[in-house]
Amino acid sequence: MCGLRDEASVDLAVRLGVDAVGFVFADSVRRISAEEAAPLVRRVTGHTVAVGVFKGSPVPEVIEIAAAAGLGTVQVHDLTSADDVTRLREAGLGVIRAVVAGDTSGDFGADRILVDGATAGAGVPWDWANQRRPDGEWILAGGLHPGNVRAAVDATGAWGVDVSSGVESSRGVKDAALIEQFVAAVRTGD
Ligand SMILES: O=C(O)c1ccccc1N[C@@H]1O[C@H](COP(=O)(O)O)[C@@H](O)[C@H]1O
Repeated sequence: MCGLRDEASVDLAVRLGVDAVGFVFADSVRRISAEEAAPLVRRVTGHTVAVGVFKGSPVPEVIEIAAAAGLGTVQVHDLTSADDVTRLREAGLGVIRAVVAGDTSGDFGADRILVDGATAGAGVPWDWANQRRPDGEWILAGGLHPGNVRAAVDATGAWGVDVSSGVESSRGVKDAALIEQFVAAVRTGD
């Protein structure tokens, strides 16, 4: 569940037991500062993991922001080498490598790979059924919403899913009912 910026949405996601909540530090309507994120990150408890989402930040900046916000895991959309992943790991961070659908360069040694559409956070689906997909446990993202997520998982066999736009009432504004519907849809058939 990505792009959270308010206490109520964080608390709801944690209560629902989602695996991860994402805080966006990339150029986005959902962007927050490390100072704004830190108190939200402290509300993330139990099984749920807080993830910092980055695009356009050099590795040292990712490490600095993650430390300032109190994050132990980062999702990075523009890692260019396995060396980048090594540097993040050496800083003690879990790493999710986000790639655009069709990219076959692999995970670079990251903990997980996330496959997204061409424009991250735009709410636009990619051709899940026909594009080449990674082997192993991977995360599907891009244009998911309560009405399509179950079919997308069934069509792709994705291990996990990530959503931002599809649980918003307007751009950047999370909607509690949509969050609940999304989680329920994912769990249908589990
Ligand atoms: O959510 C954003 O604004 C964002 C900005 C920059 C990089 C990643 C971002 N979010 C990630 O984008 C995908 C898909 O989002 P959507 O559901 O299609 O809106 C997801 O992995 C988010 O974590």
